[in-house]
Amino acid sequence: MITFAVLAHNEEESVAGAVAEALAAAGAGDRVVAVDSGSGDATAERAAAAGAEVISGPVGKGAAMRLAAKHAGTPWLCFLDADLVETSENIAAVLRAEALRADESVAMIVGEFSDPPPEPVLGNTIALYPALVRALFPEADGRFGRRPLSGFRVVRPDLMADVPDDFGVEAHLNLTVAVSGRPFSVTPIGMYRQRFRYKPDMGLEIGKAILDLAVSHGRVAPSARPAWDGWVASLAATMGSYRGDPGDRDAFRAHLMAAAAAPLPPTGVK
Ligand SMILES: O=c1ccn([C@@H]2O[C@H](COP(=O)(O)OP(=O)(O)O)[C@@H](O)[C@H]2O)c(=O)[nH]1
Ligand SMILES: O=C(O)[C@@H](COP(=O)(O)O)O[C@H]1O[C@H](CO)[C@@H](O)[C@H](O)[C@H]1O
Repeated sequence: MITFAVLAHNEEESVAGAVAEALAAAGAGDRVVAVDSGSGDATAERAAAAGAEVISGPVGKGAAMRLAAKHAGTPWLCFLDADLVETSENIAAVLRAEALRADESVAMIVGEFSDPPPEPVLGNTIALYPALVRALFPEADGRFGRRPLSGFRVVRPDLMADVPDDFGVEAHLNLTVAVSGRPFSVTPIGMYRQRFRYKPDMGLEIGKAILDLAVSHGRVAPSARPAWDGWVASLAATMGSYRGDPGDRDAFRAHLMAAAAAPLPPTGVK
């Protein structure tokens, strides 16, 4: 069956809603856990009151997800973000149905959500992640849908052993599965309105996860790594320094895409 894991860091306002969706989706033999990821608010209490089994975990999304995997004990593990403001469908139910239909060889199912208007400009999603993946992991390029970094995904728990502690976790999972050749799928999960909290380090963490794998897979030479780190840092800084009108989506998107088109360093690999 499936374990639903709601990942929550300081989500006291919305965690109960995410838990309720998971409980409504759960069937016989399923579990609903909430990982309280180092919250300083009433997240744990609200999750417990909503009916989840609460696991106390560290700050760091990847570390919280790894902890959930240790507790899962089911063939499938479904990660759910806790910052739900509004959804058009029960995301947990949609993902559970897809998991039950999946062949046992399938390693991961990524939930592809749409954003309500005005669609936000997701810098990591449209600029940083695709630029690095296109260059270093062509086997993964464009294969994880329009929201490749989606936190809504079902995985085989064995995939979680070596994920990074931070926001690099989804990029790591995508590339690891693509390189392994294990089957995966992408499924639409409807509209998801999230509560945005800009995190300046997210792009650095995503970039590090991708470059760590590129070096370990011999696609970037260790000697070339500092130049790639510099490329990531420059793009992340540009994304964070946008002083235009974020409400002017086209200008913001053009700004990001121009920055992401900066020449990439040599890989140092023949
Ligand atoms: O150290 C952390 C950071 C984030 N999260 C959770 O991971 C999900 C995605 O984080 P966030 O919403 O901040 O990222 P975004 O979706 O805005 O990119 C949310 O449910 C967070 O509460 C977590 O469990 N531990
Ligand atoms: O909503 C999204 O597409 C991004 C938001 O990041 P950006 O606004 O693209 O910088 O957040 C996703 O990426 C994170 C890192 O992989 C995940 O941890 C989030 O759960 C996911 O929402």
